[in-house]
Amino acid sequence: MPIKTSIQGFPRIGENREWKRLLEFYWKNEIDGCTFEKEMKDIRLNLLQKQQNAGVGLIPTGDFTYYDHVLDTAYMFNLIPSRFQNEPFASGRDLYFALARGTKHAEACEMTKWFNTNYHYIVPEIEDTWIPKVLYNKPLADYLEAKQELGIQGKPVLIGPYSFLSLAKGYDDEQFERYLDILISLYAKVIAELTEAGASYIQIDEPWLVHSISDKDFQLVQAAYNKLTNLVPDAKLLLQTYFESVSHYEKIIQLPVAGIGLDFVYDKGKHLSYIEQFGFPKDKVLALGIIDGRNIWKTDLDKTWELIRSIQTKLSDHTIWFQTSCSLLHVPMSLSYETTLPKSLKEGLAFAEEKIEELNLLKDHLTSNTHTSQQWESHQSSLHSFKKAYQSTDESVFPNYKAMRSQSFSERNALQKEKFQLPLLPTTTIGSFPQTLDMRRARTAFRKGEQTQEKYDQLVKDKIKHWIDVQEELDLDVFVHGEFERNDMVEFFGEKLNGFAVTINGWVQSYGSRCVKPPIIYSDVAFDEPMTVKETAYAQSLTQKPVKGMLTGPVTILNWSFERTDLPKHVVANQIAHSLTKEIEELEQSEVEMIQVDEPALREGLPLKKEDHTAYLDWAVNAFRLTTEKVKPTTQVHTHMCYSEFHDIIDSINAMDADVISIETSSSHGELIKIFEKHVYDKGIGLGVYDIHSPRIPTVEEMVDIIHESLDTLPSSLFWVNPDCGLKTRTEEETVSALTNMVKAARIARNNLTSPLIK
Ligand SMILES: CN1c2c(nc(N)[nH]c2=O)NC[C@@H]1CNc1ccc(C(=O)N[C@@H](CCC(=O)N[C@@H](CCC(=O)N[C@@H](CCC(=O)O)C(=O)O)C(=O)O)C(=O)O)cc1
Ligand SMILES: N[C@@H](CCS)C(=O)O
Ligand SMILES: [Zn+2]
Repeated sequence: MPIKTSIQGFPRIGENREWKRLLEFYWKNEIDGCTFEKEMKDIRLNLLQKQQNAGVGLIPTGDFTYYDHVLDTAYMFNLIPSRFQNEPFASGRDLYFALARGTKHAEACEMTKWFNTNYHYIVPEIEDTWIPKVLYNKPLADYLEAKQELGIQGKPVLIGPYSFLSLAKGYDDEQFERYLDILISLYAKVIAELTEAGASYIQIDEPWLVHSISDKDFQLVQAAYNKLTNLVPDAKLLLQTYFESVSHYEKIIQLPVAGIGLDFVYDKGKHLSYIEQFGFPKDKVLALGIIDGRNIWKTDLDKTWELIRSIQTKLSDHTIWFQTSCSLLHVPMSLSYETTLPKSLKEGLAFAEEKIEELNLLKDHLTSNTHTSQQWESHQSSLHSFKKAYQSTDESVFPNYKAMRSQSFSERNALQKEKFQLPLLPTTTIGSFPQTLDMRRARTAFRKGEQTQEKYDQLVKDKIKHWIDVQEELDLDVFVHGEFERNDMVEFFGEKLNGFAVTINGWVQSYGSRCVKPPIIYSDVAFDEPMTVKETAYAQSLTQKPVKGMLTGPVTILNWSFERTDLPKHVVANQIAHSLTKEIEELEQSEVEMIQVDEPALREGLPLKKEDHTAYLDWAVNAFRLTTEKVKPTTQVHTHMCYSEFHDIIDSINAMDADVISIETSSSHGELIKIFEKHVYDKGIGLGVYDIHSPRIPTVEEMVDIIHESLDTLPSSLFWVNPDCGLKTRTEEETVSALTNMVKAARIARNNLTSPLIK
């Protein structure tokens, strides 16, 4: 059987983010549903055609979405929370978007991290009233479209039942088995229709299987797949895993499926040793994930070839395919736009299109079987010159030691109370204010040389001044400058620090229509010149209220960049930490007295296997502490986290030793509060009182309730009132209305606490 190449998914945002623009036009009612559908179809077909032209052997279909593939699956199975059911929607499409974005009356569904990536999925909600049915077989429609329009015999991609249910919420552990059983029947229907329509291999993503899974839980997986394959005996299911090695390898390979996809890039060498130990059944396809699907480095083909040979030695008669380690959703589309990167750096990179070429090179090499092609040689030689140019490090320059602030929290807290004289339940925001079109356009013009530095700086100053006035008007207690000078909270620092490169068009989807351009860490990171002082000091000069200096922390900068793989993560995190320490010194010298070091990606970086948690948390927390340890005791250190499950890391959050943390909770509030019933958190804390992702304006009453609920568990003397994340995606009108209500809610709660009647 000839070798096949495949990928698990392709970037969906289009070559120039046309997907994003189309979505946003539609949401603003600037185009109608018909135009939207037509143009989305063009984008979808164009993406498929690209893969076809690039020579992908087995092209994924159905990975394309209007928002998120997990939401697609929830919608397909009629998992529509009841709060949306009484609202009139003009179309199913509008209902679908309402689940993700909320409406005036219904809160959006929760959004959270997709495993350890910076992609966010919409959390499916299972309610007791759920009527299980297949509303619309989207994988079938996508499969048929690719076949009919482009003659592509696609590989339909579905998120698998076990992972889908594990990613959902709204049920107890005891109900898991019952819901899994229900889901299996629904999946069987979808798969049966696909098979009937001629689908051959069907990719069933089960990334949850790379977590640490108990024997008992694994039995549920076995039962589910036995049942599924009994219901659809003719379907050729490819069980696809990624991001780590699988748990229970020896049992997974016995599941009744036609093929299994394993990640050989992020498995720490485990899959090869499992193959050596347990072999692999001859009657199944083994899809080797050998090209890194989530980082942007060129593959060392010689090294990968060695791995392939080692596998082949063990599995000489098997059907083996070459794949990326995961969907290419996490990398930008094409290097061809990157005209400003130094050639020597570009030589070390591969984006989605270039990764497909690498798969082709490996396939051709296997077929030619002996000598390496000219293309192979030139690929390797450019990779080696890249490595020679950039990758050497003297680790002693970035010492790693256990960092500790010189005074305890209670000592610092007493000093800071005295100094800042804040009211009970102080109000603040998380950092960014609306990044409006004029600001973004001005930055783009400035970058292209069409706008002078002077004019650009003036616009930033005008924005800061305006929003300082707004904050005075709102009567917030602690201000921010608004982050107008930043394109993004990570890319901005990537532009300023040594060791980073930024791209022109290296966009990847973060959530919904929102994209980011992760900077590339290609060499040692070092401080160059002050990055945030000018804007922060200017903002502080305009007000008597404290203005928080705003930095992104070392772990988040690392996790949201394309990172070096030639060094351990903690070494790079420490390099960033040492650079930020210098920035903090500069801020303190400019009399900035509160400094927020955001770490929203700290939880996201938590390894997927439990056995690796402690080592990660140790270095991640320490990198934060290295950043902040030299801060004066009177300078208040804030941090902020969002989009994550926090219950398993609350002790580490405490160990970061920040004076105040703001933590996102608004979309799953009750769940977070429960954590504090069990764990002591004894420092300043603000639980986000409203969800900034939704255009919906929160009412005063609902925020008062959230504050009261929080104060049942957390001490009022340490409690802060804030939104759950930055406000850059909101309009000015939405921001002012929501914050007006938030300040009112804080006042009511404050009065309730201090009123002698209530006492
Ligand atoms: C807090 N979050 C972040 C994450 N990761 C990050 N790296 N950064 C984050 O802030 N992960 C978790 C969450 C995810 N949240 C968000 C929220 C918002 C965005 C977002 O708004 N992204 C923007 C792009 C931001 C940006 O880089 N803008 C640039 C370029 C502006 C631009 O597009 N210019 C146009 C011209 C103007 C126009 O017509 O709009 C052009 O060049 O063509 C800038 O401001 O300079 C987005 O648009 O998606 C992301 C993650
Ligand atoms: N300071 C950042 C944090 C986002 S997680 C902001 O406000 O956008
Ligand atoms: Zn945030």
